[in-house]
Amino acid sequence: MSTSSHTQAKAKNKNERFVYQDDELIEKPFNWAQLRRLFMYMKPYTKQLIPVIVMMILGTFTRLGVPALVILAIDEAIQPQNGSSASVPKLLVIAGIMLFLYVLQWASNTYRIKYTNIIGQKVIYDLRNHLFQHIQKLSFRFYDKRPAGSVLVRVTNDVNALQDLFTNGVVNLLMDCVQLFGIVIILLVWNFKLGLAVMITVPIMFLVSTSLRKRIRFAWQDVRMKQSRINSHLNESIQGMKVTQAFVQEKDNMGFFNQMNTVNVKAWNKASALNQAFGPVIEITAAIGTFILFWYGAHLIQQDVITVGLLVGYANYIGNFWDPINRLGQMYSQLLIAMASSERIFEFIDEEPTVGERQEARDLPQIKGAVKFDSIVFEYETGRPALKGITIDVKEGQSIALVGHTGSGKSTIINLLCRFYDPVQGRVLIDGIDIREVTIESLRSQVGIVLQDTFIFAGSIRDNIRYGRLNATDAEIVKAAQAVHAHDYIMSLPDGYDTQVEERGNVLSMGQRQLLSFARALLADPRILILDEATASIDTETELKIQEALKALLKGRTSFMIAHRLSTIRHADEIIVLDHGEIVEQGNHEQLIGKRGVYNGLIEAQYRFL
Ligand SMILES: Nc1ncnc2c1ncn2[C@@H]1O[C@H](COP(=O)(O)OP(=O)(O)OP(=O)(O)O)[C@@H](O)[C@H]1O
Repeated sequence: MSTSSHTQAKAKNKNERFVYQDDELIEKPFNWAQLRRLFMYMKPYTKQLIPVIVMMILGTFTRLGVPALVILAIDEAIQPQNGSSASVPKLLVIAGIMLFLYVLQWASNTYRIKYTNIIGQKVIYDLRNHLFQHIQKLSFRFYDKRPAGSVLVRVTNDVNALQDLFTNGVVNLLMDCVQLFGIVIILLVWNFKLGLAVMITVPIMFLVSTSLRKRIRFAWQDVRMKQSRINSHLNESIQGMKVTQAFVQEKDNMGFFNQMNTVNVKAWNKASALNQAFGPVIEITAAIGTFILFWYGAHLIQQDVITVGLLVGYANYIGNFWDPINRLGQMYSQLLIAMASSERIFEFIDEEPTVGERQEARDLPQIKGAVKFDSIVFEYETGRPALKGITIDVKEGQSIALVGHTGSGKSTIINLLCRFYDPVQGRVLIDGIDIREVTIESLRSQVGIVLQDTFIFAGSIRDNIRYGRLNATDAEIVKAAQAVHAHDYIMSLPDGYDTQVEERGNVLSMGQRQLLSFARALLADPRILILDEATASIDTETELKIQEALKALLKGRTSFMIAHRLSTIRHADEIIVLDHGEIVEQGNHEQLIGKRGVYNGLIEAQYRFL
């Protein structure tokens, strides 16, 4: 399986369904600059890191000291080199020191592990917060290009992938390096030839383990990729479950899922088999090393070059050798994965919002409600204009209806008014002020919007209405709900205003969700109100009921209404008819009917349809 980034996973099936982008990319060459940038997140914790590093050094030295004491015990206490008999008091002293070293080692390790975990978690917390804070500022253009899932993966999986690195990876890496370095020095200094002989297997083992690790790494990446495809498919299937069931596609869907699942199991088995091969490789090399040590060591003892104690000490050191080597290999794999994740995180962090705020931006004063679209040209994609020179002059308190065929540019006009995008040419003015000159917060907080797809957050109905104005009292919430005729149905729910609703508001009907968003907008009490397709999914009876509420809602405000049901906009002060990004007609209902043009055509088409 190729690990090249963002490869398209080609589903080999007749109609190329379920082709998912492999976002799970996986490792990148080592990059110092990026690693440095990543470690900058540790900078605020430098002070806390110092004792951790001291503990790490202490732990390593106490570990290295134990085999030296073993040598001493054998050569000085059990079988003294000067020919005297074994000395129990000496042995007890050495054993006492050894015990002390073990206690020290235990204490320093406990401290180190505890605090590296704490620091690591803090770093991850900061990184995740930074990333989330940043992506909240990014403009619609950014989200247009990316499915929500891929943004989610970066905030969760990619940040999690760095967790190991920060919690113990870095400190372990340092510790292993110091330990290895210490052992090599000791082995070579005490007896150069024996030291060299026992380490002869190290490069061989390093080579074998590196190549095996690489294969294991790739195999696990393959598993992750397969699992990510299953996740994408699951996500799509669950979201589209109603369509699947309505079109009786369950069998077909199961076939695809089964195929993906089988491939995943195979990949897992392969990775797991490779993993299991790793242990024996280490054990065999360790055994060969030990064999060389005893074979050559015995030879040196016979020649009186080394003592028995030294041989045992060497055996001890060599036993401590394989673990760090093994861990360094693992650490390297971890680093490569971290490189890929951090690259993806930094790609988002480096993304600048396309709708920026000028440095000298001031707060928009209390809006009166006059709006002017001044010769607006806008395109989502270069060369494909969505608006081609739109000029609309709206007076304070006027109600404007935007109509036109699908894709004619109605929502785009609204998007520009809220500054979700900036026009390519022209200006949007509120009370004569170019909205690019004011802070985004002061603009959006004064423009209320009821979107086509009402978003319901997980929480109570009351909280969902309160989203319009966080400091609203319970009484104000009820009043707003009553005004838009949402109160009665809310009271009929099991827990009234405290009824818990889930993300996307599944327990509520479309109409109920819209009424809720009306209440939310009313509570916010904005001077400019936008209703995007607000009544599209409300049945005729409910529609009549809320016509009155709408009147109350719109009273005294400048409003922009996009409605496919033309009956709802009949009373608008001005109806603007769009076609392919241009205004083709403008006037009130009677005037436009009189023209017998596009608007009249739309009305006739709707009645014919009904
Ligand atoms: N995020 C986007 N990226 C690229 N093109 C877009 C995007 N949103 C809209 N468009 C294109 O811009 C044009 C105007 O779209 P817009 O959503 O304003 O139309 P609309 O009149 O509101 O349509 P509808 O009534 O279906 O909601 C369309 O051609 C559409 O394909």
